[in-house]
Amino acid sequence: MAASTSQHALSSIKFWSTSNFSLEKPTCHVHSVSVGRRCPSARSLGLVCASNSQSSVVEPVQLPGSPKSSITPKKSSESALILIRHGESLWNEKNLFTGCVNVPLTPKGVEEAIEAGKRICNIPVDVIYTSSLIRAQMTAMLAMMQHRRKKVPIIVHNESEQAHKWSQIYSEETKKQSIPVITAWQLNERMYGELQGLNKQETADRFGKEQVHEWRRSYDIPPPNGESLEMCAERAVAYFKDQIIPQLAAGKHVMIAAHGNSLRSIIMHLDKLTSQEVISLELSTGIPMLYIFKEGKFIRRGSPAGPSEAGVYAYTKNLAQYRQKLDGMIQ
Ligand SMILES: O=C(O)[C@@H](CO)OP(=O)(O)O
Repeated sequence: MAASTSQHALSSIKFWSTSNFSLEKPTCHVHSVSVGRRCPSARSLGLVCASNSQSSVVEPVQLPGSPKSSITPKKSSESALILIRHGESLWNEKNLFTGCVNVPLTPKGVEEAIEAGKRICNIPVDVIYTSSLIRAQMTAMLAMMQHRRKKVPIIVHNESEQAHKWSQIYSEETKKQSIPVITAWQLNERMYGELQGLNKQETADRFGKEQVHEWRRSYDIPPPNGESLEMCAERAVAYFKDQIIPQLAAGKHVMIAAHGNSLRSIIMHLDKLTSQEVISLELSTGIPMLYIFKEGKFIRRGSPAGPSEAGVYAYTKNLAQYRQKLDGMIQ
């Protein structure tokens, strides 16, 4: 599989605009993820109120990796990290193993993405990461169409020098009204090898339920000629650490639209799940999950259930202020 966006190319991308917020004390909120033995308590999923500085637009910064990177970790900043598994795809609907096959969303998947966007429409987003697969990209775009800030998500094309040059934006004001969307094959779904395109039920009938469950949910047993979750985690988590954490550390609010297994491996890393615990982690399509990144740690904040849900805006004072600002802009 070829990398659609090299890390070298990414290092030259410039970003614009951000906002910060903070958190203090927990209240309650429910998470959308189900994980077997290690289901977090309502307390640990608590939402928070806080006091801190206003959202602000900042000068463009460079992505990490660049020798002249201007990303400097902000000691006291808190950033939002939204994870969304793509909406239902045409092969989810047909119950086919999909992996890295590039199939689009169904109308239901489109609806799920729109619904996900409504849930996060008041949460700041400065940069979006998606896999190189259309179902994740559609989900990111459709979700952002619902955002009240109305910035334009723009896919960054750095696959060649010409693509980079031909997609330049020459207005600082237009850049400010844009959100870069970075596509990375490392966030792709786990490559399902020779199961890709097979019907899940028929495969279970043929090879046995246990065997298929082992291929689908064990940590380190790959399907025939495919990737195990461990192999998928190796590239997805490495990308997350190298490319995404520096953005969060710089105070950027990040959304990742990706896949069941690439997100399971990232959640495994964020929530420090063991390889035993991750096998019972299941993610629903089109459900956004929020984490707060603070002082180098990730705090799980569950899934915003709706845009006007009071608890969502109690995550942090700055988040509430961001929403107020949006209210003011929209009136
Ligand atoms: O087919 C796939 O690519 C994945 C996600 O839909 O399936 P599974 O549920 O087995 O991880």
